[in-house]
Amino acid sequence: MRDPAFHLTPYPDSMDNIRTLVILGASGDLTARLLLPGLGSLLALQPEREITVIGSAREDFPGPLGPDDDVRAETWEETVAKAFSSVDATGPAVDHARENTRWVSCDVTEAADLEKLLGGVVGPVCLYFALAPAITKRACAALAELDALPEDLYLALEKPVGTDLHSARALNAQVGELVDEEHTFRVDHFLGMPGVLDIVGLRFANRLFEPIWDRRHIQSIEIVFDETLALEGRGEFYDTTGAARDMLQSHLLQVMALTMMDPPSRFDAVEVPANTAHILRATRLWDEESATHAAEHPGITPVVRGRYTAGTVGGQDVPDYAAEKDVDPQRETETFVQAILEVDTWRWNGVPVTLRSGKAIGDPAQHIRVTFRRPPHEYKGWPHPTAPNVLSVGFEEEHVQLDANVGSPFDSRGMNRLTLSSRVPEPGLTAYGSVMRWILDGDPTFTVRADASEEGWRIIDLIQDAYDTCAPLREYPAGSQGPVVK
Ligand SMILES: O=P(O)(O)OC[C@H]1O[C@@H](O)[C@H](O)[C@@H](O)[C@@H]1O
Repeated sequence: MRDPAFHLTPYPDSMDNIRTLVILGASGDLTARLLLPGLGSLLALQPEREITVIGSAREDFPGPLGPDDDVRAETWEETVAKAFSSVDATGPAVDHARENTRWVSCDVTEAADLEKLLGGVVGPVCLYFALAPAITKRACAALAELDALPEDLYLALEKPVGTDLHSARALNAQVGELVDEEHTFRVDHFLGMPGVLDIVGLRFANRLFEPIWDRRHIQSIEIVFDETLALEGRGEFYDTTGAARDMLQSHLLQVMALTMMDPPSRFDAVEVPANTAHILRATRLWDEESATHAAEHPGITPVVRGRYTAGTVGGQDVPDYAAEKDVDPQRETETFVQAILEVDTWRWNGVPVTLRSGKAIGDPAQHIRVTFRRPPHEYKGWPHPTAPNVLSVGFEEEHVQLDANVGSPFDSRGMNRLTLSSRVPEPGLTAYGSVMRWILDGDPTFTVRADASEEGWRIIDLIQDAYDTCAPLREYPAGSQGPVVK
């Protein structure tokens, strides 16, 4: 069981604690739906934290913020209050943040506007870019024009960092001109998901798993995040992105790296990112033509992609993807992708790792599943081969399950299957709450280092190259389990 006091530990008394959080693009959906509730969930657990939040977006922003700055300020204060109460956040830190928040209209692509925004802010300060990659790039260029940057400046970048390897490299170089890597957070909220953090606890706080966490004992790994959600009005973004870039590029590859990394010598922002980057560097597409692979794991199709057609999910009609708003059907954007990868190291060589994510899936699985090899010796006279042990951890549901064999091996019906299963208590922090905690502590241990974000794009390129050669777009009805592959 999780120690319930865990999340109540006071934040470290360090000079790195952020005093001012500036959210750029604060009128958008991400801020109201995820960032502010995440912040609220954190502040409710850390009553001593004092933080000033500045919301900022362009003056001509057409959204709900209203025509003049007074209206914008008022709407912003209401947005903050509503987001905090959506997670029942109360207490002195929540009150302090509400009372001290303010709104500054600013075009982040204009140096003069940024000067106005940042003048007089109290450091350490973090600029959170809740913006599309192209605007983030222009905002970084504008920041570089300023005579001086605030002292103790941190930058937090939402995914996607760039739109391909080339643009990610360019953006990382630009960010590197402004602040050190230790002052950069490439946010991936999947690293804050309770189930993902449970993998860290399971692996490194127990004697049981780590000695068998390698190719000699593990048969395969599956990291799956299917969703019932379809496009949800995000056609413009999604149609030029697709499932591989949206879900595998950072999220599932990062989770894979954390699940498979060598044990770090310290849990800090030097060791953890070094070990996860090591895994990503060694990752390649599964080679189904290798003789050893074909013998041990026959019939693997390394890449499968699909796109949903009209159907029903949870009783709701979902239109054909091609008929969704802001979508160009000729683009062949995939809403489902499955890629089998291999991490080519001594520890992992020959173990197939399945990453999968699909939209409009009827019965969605969301888990990290490790299937162990069978026992090394089959006994004569035992009527059935023993089933493998399986460890499964739910992403958001916080469900940890271990399947084992028990009972009499001589029973003609086969052995009994014992399922050790537990629901881990609610942690109190949302995934974005953990992200906020790391940012406000100035601790980038669980963010994506520049080289890791670039390796992610390299791997996506491998997957997308396979689209053209051996993974035709398959259709699947919304509400099904995705394309059927023979
Ligand atoms: O379940 P969560 O936390 O919303 O995460 C899943 C989402 O993660 C986002 O990063 C993707 O852009 C979405 O397409 C996806 O639905």
